[in-house]
Amino acid sequence: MSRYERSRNYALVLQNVTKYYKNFLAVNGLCLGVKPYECFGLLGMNGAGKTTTFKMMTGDEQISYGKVWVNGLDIKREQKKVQKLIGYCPQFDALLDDLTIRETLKIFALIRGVPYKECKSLGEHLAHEFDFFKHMDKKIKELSGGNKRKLSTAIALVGDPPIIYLDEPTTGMDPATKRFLWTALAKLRDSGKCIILTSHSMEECEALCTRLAIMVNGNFQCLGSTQRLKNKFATGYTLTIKVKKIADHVNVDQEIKAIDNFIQRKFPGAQLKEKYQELLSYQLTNNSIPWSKMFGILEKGKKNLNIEDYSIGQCSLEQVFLSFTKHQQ
Ligand SMILES: Nc1ncnc2c1ncn2[C@@H]1O[C@H](COP(=O)(O)OP(=O)(O)OP(=O)(O)O)[C@@H](O)[C@H]1O
Repeated sequence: MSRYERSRNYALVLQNVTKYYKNFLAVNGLCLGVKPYECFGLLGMNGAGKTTTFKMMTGDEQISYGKVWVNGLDIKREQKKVQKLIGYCPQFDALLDDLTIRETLKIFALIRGVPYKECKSLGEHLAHEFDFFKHMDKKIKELSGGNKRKLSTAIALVGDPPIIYLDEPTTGMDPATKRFLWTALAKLRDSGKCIILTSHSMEECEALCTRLAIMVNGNFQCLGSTQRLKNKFATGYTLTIKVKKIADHVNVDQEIKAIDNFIQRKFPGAQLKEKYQELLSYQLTNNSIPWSKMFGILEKGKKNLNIEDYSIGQCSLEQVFLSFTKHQQ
């Protein structure tokens, strides 16, 4: 691919990016292209190599082999120019405890070359966008963990960079704040920014990512849209059965056994994944049975057995993730 094409089509290109810490291979030959209007998710268990990959994409960590281009610029050769194009929210908040939010935003704005007279309005704009305006004059040490993450995410946007790296931005946020941040990030993505995100939340990746990759031991195990990964790797369906409350004198285990026998007979290959109190969760591996037939079978089961209720759904991204990451060392 020519430099012209790289810069024209892709905001970020990784070519065979590899990292050794002494003899330890932390990241192994990653290849990736991400365009504007995309939010790309990097998923993986602890130690998979996500932060190391981020650090190589910012130029903070030397790349052992391979290349990274940002808007067509080689990160090794033109690091200063590249860093101007990137906004970075690190995994751990890099904030100074005794400064207020207002002062923090102003300092970052000045560092990023925002004209002095525009710093105040930019800070206030970001504080409104990320919903921490009422804390503007509080010191960092007085903020909750969630508000610090919101501030760190806002700092990544100072100077309007076209490429934004977010390393676990919603860690420590309550569900409502998380959703607020997702809405703000989706708006950014749709305004043309290229966002690269790491997260341990499948829900977050489903909400935000146009594509994602699952990383195991420094390698990409799979890459694609959430729907594509689910279609390709999440075989079959999940079936959850709620067993009816049974009178004390009846043997519950026998009733559950009868339900299990019925499921095994009707859905050969069904795997009982979880048994928790009155809930049974199965993975149905045969995805050639039509939905109508599955519902027909289960309605019959409901009439004849102690089934209170049931639900069938497509396998989740979490199951895809777990199936890949079980080999992480
Ligand atoms: N400076 C370093 N020196 C030696 N080994 C390192 C260094 N930094 C990271 N590693 C190792 O490289 C591997 C990848 O670490 P990395 O922090 O990139 O993982 P991660 O996917 O970001 O994990 P987490 O989800 O916990 O943040 C780990 O085995 C880690 O111990």
